[in-house]
Amino acid sequence: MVRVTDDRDLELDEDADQRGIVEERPPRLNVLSAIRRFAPVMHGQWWKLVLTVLLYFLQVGTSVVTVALFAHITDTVLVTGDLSALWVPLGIWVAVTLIGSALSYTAAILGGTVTERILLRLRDRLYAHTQRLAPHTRRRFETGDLIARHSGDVDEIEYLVSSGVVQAAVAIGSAVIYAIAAFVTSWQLALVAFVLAPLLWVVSQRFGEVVKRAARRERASNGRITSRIQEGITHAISIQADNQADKDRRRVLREARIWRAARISEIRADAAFSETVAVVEMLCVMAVIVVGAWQISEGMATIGTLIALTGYLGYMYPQIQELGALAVQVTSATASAERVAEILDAPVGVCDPDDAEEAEKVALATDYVLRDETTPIPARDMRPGQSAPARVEFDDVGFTYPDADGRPVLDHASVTIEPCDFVALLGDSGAGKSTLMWLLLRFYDPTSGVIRLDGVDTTSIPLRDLRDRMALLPQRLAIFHGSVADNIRYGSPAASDDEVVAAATAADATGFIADLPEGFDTILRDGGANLSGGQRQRIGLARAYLRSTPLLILDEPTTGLDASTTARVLTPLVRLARTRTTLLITHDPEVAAVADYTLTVSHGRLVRGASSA
Ligand SMILES: Nc1ncnc2c1ncn2[C@@H]1O[C@H](COP(=O)(O)OP(=O)(O)OP(=O)(O)O)[C@@H](O)[C@H]1O
Repeated sequence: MVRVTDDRDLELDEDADQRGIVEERPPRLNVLSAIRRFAPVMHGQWWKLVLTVLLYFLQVGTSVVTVALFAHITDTVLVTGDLSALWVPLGIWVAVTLIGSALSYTAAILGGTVTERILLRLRDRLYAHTQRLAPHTRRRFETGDLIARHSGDVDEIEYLVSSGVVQAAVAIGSAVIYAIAAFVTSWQLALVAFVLAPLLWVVSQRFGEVVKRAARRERASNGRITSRIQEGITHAISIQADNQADKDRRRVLREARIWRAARISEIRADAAFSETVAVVEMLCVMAVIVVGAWQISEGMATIGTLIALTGYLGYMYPQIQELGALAVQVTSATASAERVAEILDAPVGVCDPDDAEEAEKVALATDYVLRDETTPIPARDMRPGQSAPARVEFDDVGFTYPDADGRPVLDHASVTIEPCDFVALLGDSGAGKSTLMWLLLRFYDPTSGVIRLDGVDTTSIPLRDLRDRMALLPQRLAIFHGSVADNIRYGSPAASDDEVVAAATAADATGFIADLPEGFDTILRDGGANLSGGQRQRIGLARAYLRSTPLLILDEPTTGLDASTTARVLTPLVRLARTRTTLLITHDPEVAAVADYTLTVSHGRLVRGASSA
């Protein structure tokens, strides 16, 4: 029997993935440059972080007092047996402990709130930036990997920009305070304790590098696992139909193994680090006890002094240990920072001019078009408040994709589409039809020439205004989690229920909506998986009808539909096209026949065809 799953394919995939790993080179950052890189999201929060650190310092001060009180009680009460000397220091002890708890509680709340605020900002900025990435830049990242960067990696950055900074400052400050207290108590014993302390720092540096390398591998692998799973879940049916379930599973498993290996390196480094620290710490305490015992026997120190000193060391070592662990954690968080920074550094697509005044001027300049009185549409066909159909001009337009090899997709393309024209856009596969659509929607600007909407260069129209005047019905309509009504009013959130029903009627969608369990209130889940292609497109038409934009762009709206479903989509579509300028991308001559005339994209030019009868 021939085995269908073939390992050669898997090897090819592995090669491709290995290439992916090599290509995936986020900017390398060290801890300081990573903190600097993310400093803008901490704007206005620094003073709160400083206040948090100060509150923790005060709390450390209270524990110094409690240790000193215990030493005092040891020498004045425990050694002498004089109970009367106990009550005053005991009372102070209780009060100081309560103050310390209150300080620590306030610092934790303040620090936590600041951290969450910073993370919220970072999430928001990252998402906004991701959504604005230029389409070709966006394709550099796999969807699952992007999701992983938005979730796990952002969480990790918390260590860098907030909690890590606070904890490090607190650990350093506390260690210094306890060290001073130890020196004041007995400088000779303190010196003994500190001889070995620098070792801790060296150890943490050494392990930090190991952990950072493992964390980089772990984060990248986590992104790839998410991508593989997302791909697998999305295409589960094809995978099973093509008998590729084993291969698919192994692809995920292979990534999971890489992830596991990276995690085990991290766990090993972590465990080795804390054990090494524990040993160094114990050596320090032993040295203090030996020298302290000798000093007591020589009458050079009291038992209280030794107790106070071990108390301070008992507080100080965990701080140094914390500092080391934090160095490791923060170092590993920089691996996440690198991945998030890679997105933030990626160029966004077309943006509005920063100059608000300029935008205002442009907005005013384009205003007149909306009141164009030359509209050829009978008033009865217009929806109340509907804008006049648009005039679209391509004037000697040339365009080359930024990541292409210099070959232009459009070259000296010129055409004028008059208001209310219904145009079918034809052309071979790869001719540039979708590119034309991206240019109109300004996901890119032309490399040369001008595109005008109602006589105004689209590059000078604020993006929001421009896209407000166009509706796009893509090949596969984006259905969002929500009711049918919510989905119809997606582009026009203020539309009333009556308007939604009217739009559905115009799109010939009321029939199947009435058959849904809760009609317009039926919740569409999972991208509307339970809708047929035709139903989905009619929801799209209803959405477009409601938006009443001067320009309607339809990207192969009947792809994959049978003849009768195509007819059910085309009828409302033609009705919709009567009231606005419409550009219909299609490969199907029968669909193209419903348009007024055709435009063919050929060798970068636009060639106008004959009008339909
Ligand atoms: N982001 C991109 N970077 C580089 N080249 C691209 C990019 N997107 C599209 N292209 C290329 O531009 C050309 C035009 O693509 P476009 O998608 O506009 O064609 P199309 O006419 O819509 O094709 P189809 O009918 O198959 O959808 C093709 O050669 C395509 O490979």
